Amino acid sequence: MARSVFIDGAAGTTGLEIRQRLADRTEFDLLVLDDADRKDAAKRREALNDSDFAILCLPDDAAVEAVAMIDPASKTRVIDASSAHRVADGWTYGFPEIAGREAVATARFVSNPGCYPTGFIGLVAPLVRTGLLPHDWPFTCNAVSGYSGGGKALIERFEGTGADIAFRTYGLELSHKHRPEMQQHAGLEHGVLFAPSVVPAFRGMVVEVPLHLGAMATGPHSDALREALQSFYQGSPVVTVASGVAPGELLLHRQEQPSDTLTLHVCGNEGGWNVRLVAVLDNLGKGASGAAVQNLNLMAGLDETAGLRLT
Ligand SMILES: NC(=O)C1=CN([C@@H]2O[C@H](COP(=O)(O)OP(=O)(O)OC[C@H]3O[C@@H](n4cnc5c(N)ncnc54)[C@H](OP(=O)(O)O)[C@@H]3O)[C@@H](O)[C@H]2O)C=CC1
Ligand SMILES: CC(=O)N[C@@H](CCC(=O)OP(=O)(O)O)C(=O)O
Repeated sequence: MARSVFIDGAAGTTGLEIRQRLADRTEFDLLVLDDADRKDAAKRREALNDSDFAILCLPDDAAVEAVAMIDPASKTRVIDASSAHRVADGWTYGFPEIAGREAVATARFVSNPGCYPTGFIGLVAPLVRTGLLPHDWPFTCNAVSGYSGGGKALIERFEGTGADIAFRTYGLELSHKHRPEMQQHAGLEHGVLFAPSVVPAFRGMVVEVPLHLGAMATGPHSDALREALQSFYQGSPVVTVASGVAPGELLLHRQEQPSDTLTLHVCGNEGGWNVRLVAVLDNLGKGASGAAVQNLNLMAGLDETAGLRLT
């Protein structure tokens, strides 16, 4: 029998992409509220409690409100795309490759990772776990995102009348909301120095961690990092670790095709002492909607790749 899935926030950027990925899926009955009802608290409460799965594609405060509407005795299992519950007790971090597929499959409350943290944690967590990178290293993360990462409001700033932004760096107060999950789920002692930015491309992102390996007591070579990542993600249908041949360049195009993949590069210098760890992903794919569908598949006991865009 098909399981019911309510998307709360289905008219937003992430919600629309989840709808597209689930549109042809016979395993699920999709429930969305029409425009007149989508912010009606009573209608939302009813849908939230009547569904097998609720996927929250809302701002943080509305996501917290939605969770409070769910009767603890109801059967509803939740996937929250917002940043409200990513380091909260009682929530499983919805990054199956890192948190474990079984943990996600059996959880009632799953919090989707942020888009930037997906790149950062995907690169760093396995290397800290193996001890190749020290957990108490002062990590830096530089990142560039497409503007859909900021939802409808940022899309309007980049596409609306008179839009002329060529580059936007932000997070200059050094307290971006992604820092807690980056630190916790990568297993780090210290907060990450995080420098995010946005370019006039709709979707896609490049997340980079530069490292002076030669300055570390562990002294790993860049090849060792690549081999460790290749071994960690071996067999993953979603995450690919590129070979040691450095790409001449990595590009973001203004209009990329949607993708639910995560590609990791380890680019080292001649001696292997300097390295740029680079993650390439779609903020709306593995960074949001693709991750939500992957988690939904696991929670429903299905093939984790069903409905994903992996080409
Ligand atoms: N965009 C991305 O790349 C990523 C987004 N996320 C997270 O996913 C969540 C959704 O983001 P995104 O889709 O980009 O944001 P959008 O602003 O594009 O969409 C949010 C949607 O939520 C609706 N909404 C707001 N308040 C309520 C409410 N009280 N009840 C019902 N609906 C409400 C909005 O309505 P209205 O249309 O009227 O404004 C809008 O349709 C956010 O928490 C975001 O941080 C996570 C990873 C990546
Ligand atoms: C470009 C841009 O604005 N990006 C968003 C993050 C997008 C994302 O991962 O969403 P969450 O807010 O749910 O974490 C930002 O920096 O706030």
